[in-house]
Amino acid sequence: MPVVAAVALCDDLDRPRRVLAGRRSAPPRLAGGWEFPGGKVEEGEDPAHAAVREAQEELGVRVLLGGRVGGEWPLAAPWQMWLWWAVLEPGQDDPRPLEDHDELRWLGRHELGQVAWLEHDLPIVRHLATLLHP
Ligand SMILES: Nc1nc2c([nH]c(=O)n2[C@H]2C[C@H](O)[C@@H](COP(=O)(O)OP(=O)(O)OP(=O)(O)O)O2)c(=O)[nH]1
Repeated sequence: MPVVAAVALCDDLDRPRRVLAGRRSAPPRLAGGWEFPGGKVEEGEDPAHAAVREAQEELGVRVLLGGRVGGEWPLAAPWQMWLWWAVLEPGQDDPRPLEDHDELRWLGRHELGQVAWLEHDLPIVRHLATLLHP
């Protein structure tokens, strides 16, 4: 199964209160939809490595991964998404929308519903809402 690897970048792995969402700027059919920064795992690439690489490319930051958020989340067939909790490495500047996004937002549990998530992300977002601390 082809995998999209992405990060639920948060403020604190032990007690996450906010996660970072990005608004896609491309392609046109996805533009305007909010998602977790990430992208396709390349041939032979370790998915966790792909998540870190995509965060660097898209947000300009180095991240440290925590555990997985759930299991294999179905996207448009045949894709599935693997999502990792992540935090910024110490000393990193704020993430910037360098690639694929035109806006980034930190969202708390009560703010998750304020953005228009990509359709396949909705079950993930509902799950995350139960995991974020007030
Ligand atoms: N990164 C990411 N992709 C998602 C999410 N939800 C969702 O349906 N997708 C879909 C959108 C895209 O069709 C696909 C990921 O492709 P992508 O465009 O981000 O990955 P990429 O940069 O490696 O792809 P490409 O330009 O090389 O084709 O998964 C999500 O939360 N994060």
